[in-house]
Amino acid sequence: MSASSSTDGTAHEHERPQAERRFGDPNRDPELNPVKSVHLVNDVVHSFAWKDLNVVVKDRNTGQPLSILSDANGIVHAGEMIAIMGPSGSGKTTLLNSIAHRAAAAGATTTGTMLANGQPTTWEKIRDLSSYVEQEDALIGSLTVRETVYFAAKLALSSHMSRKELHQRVDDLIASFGLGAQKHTIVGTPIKKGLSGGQKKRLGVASRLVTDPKILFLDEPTSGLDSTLSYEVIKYIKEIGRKNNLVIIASIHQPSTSTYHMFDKLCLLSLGKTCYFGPISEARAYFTKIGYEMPAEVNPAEYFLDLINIDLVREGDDVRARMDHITREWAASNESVLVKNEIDRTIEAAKHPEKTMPDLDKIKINKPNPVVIPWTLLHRSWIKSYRDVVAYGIRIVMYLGLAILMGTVFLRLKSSQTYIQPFINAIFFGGAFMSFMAVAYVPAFLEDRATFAKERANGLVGPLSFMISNFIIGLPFLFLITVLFSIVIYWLTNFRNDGSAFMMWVLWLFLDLVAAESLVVLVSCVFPVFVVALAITAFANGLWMCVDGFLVPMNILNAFWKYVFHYIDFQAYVFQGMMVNEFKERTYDCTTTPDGGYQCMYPSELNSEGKIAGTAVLDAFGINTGLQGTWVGIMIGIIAVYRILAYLALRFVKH
Ligand SMILES: Nc1ncnc2c1ncn2[C@@H]1O[C@H](COP(=O)(O)OP(=O)(O)OP(=O)(O)O)[C@@H](O)[C@H]1O
Repeated sequence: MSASSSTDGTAHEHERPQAERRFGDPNRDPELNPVKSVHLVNDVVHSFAWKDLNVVVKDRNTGQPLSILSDANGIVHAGEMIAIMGPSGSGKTTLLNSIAHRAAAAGATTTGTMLANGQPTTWEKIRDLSSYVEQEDALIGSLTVRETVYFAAKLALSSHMSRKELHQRVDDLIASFGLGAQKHTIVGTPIKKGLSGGQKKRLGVASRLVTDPKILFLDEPTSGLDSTLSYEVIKYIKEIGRKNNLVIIASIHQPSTSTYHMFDKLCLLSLGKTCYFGPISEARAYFTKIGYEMPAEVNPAEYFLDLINIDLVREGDDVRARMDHITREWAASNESVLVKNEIDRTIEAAKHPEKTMPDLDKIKINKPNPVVIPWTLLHRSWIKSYRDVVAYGIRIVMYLGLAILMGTVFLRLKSSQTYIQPFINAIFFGGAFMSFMAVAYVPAFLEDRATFAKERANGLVGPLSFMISNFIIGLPFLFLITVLFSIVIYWLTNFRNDGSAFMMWVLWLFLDLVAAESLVVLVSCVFPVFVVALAITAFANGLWMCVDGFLVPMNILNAFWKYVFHYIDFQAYVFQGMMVNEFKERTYDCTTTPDGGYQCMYPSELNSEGKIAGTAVLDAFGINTGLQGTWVGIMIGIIAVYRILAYLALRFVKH
C-alpha cells in the first residue's frame, strides 16, 4: 500500500521518503525485486492468532505479581504484515516473545493460547514454522553478505538439497533484498567498514528467511535507522511477504507515515493493554468513533502514540485518564469482539472433519544431517578466524610481544647456579602468564556465544554442536600461538638445548593454553557478561598461580590449599612438567670459593665436583621426575571436565 493511496489520506507527496522516490512504489513496479524461487511461498499457515494472552512478572521493586500484558487477542492472516506499536515499555517485546513461544520477560508466567490455522502451537512447531529476527542482529562482522546467507542456509536446510539449489536460494534471497551489488562485501568489523545500517538489517532478515519460515517475527526491525532507511527495510520485507503469502509480525517504535501505511494491521498497546487491534485503514475511524479525531496532516503513528504515552505528560493533559478510557473502550468495543470471533472461527474450522486448512501436525520439516551442523560452524569459524584481525591477529601480536619481552628479560641465562632461580622464574612466568592472558579470549567467545544463543532460539544450532566446533577451531590457533611463543622464548632464555626438550616444552605450553581457554569458555558460559567473566577468569588464574607450587613449594604448601586446590590446578602440572623438562638432565656450576672449594646452593651428589644436578632443584620443590605421562593425562582430564561443565551450563542454565 503506498502512502498516497492510504485510506487515511494523511500521507502527502512531500512526506514520501527519499527511498520511496528513488525506488518507486513497490506495488506499481512488481518486478523491482523479483523473487525467483518458489521455496518461500507459504501455503501452510493460513492464519496465526493469540487468544487471552496474559503475562505476569514478579515486580522487581515490590516483589508482588505485576501484569505486563493483559488479555491480548489478535489474528494475522497469510500475506498480512502487522505492526505491534506502543510507547517504550508498553509490552511490544513481551507480546512478540510470548507469541513466538520465547521467554516473555525474566521470570514471567505466560497464560493464553497461540494458534496456527486454529490449532494450538507448541514451541517446537513454532520453531519449525517461523523465524525470529532480533533487534540486535547476530551477524558476524568478518563474513561477506553471501557467506552470511549461505551459512544460515547450511544450518537450516535439509542435507539432501543439491548444492546448486542451495546456491540458487542464497542468491535469490540476496537479490530479493537488494544486496546483489554487496554480495562479496563483508558485514563490517570495528576496523573494517562494511554494510550500512539499513543493509545490515536487510541482511539479518534475508538470512532468517533462508529457512523458509511461514511466519516471520521481527523485533524492532528499524531500530537505529533514520526514516528513509526504515522505509527501505520495511518495503523489502513487505514486498517479499506479500509475494510469498507470509505472516509477518513486527514490533515497531515510531514509524514515519509512509512506513506506517505499509503495514496491513495495527496492534496498539499501552502498559500491556490493547488500545486497538485491526486494519490500519480502519484505525482512524475507530479513534474518531471513541472521541479522538486525528487532525489531517498528522503522522498517524505519532498521533496514536501521543494519545497513550504516559511518559509525555503535559500540563493540563491527563494522559493516564485518557489511556484508561481508550483501553476500556477497546475492551468493550464491537471491534474487539470481532477479533475474538474471528479467532474462534479458525478454532472451529480446525476441528471440522473436512477442514480445508493444512493440518500442521502432519507437516514434516527436513533438517540437516546432525554432522553437518558442527562442520558448518567449523567452516564459518575458520573464515572468521583468518579474517577477523581483532579476534585473532591482535592476540598473536600480543603473545609475540610478550615472548620478546620475556625472552629479552631472561636473556641467555647461563649454567651457573645463580641462574637457577631465574630459570625457575621464567618457567613459572611463561606458564602462568600465558594462561592468564587467555582472558583476552573472553570478548571473542562472548560474541560467538551471542550468535549461538540467537541461532539456538531459532532451532538451528544445539549446545553440543557449538561446543564441539568451538573446541576444534581453537586448537590450531592455540598451537600456532604456542609454537610462535616458544620459538622466540626458548632460545632467547637458553632453556635446555635439545630438540626433544623443546618439543616437550611446546606440549606443556599447548596443554596450558587449551586448559586456560577451556576455563574461559566455562566461566563465560556460566556468566555471559563481559566484566563478570573477565573478573572471574582473572581471579581463577590468580588462584592457580598461588597454589601451583612455585610461590610456595608443594611440599610445604599448607594442607587446605594443597588438598582443595593444588591437585586440580592445571598450572601446577604445567609448572612441574616444564621444571622436569628443564632440570632433570642438566647440571649447574657451583661458585668457587677463594680457598678453591665450592659453595653450592642446592645439596647434590655432584657438589664435590663443583656441580649441582638439576634433580636437586626438583627435590627442593618436591617434584617427582617419573610422572610426566600421568600429568599429561590429568591435564587432558581437566580440559575435558571444563568443556563438559561448559556444555552442561549452556544446556541447562537459562539466560
Ligand atoms: N520484573 C519486572 N518488574 C517490573 N516491571 C517489569 C518487569 N519485567 C518487565 N517489566 C516491564 O514490562 C514492560 C514491558 O516491557 P517490554 O520490553 O515488552 O516493552 P517494549 O514496549 O518492548 O519497550 P521498548 O520499546 O522500550 O523496547 C516494561 O515497562 C518493563 O519495565
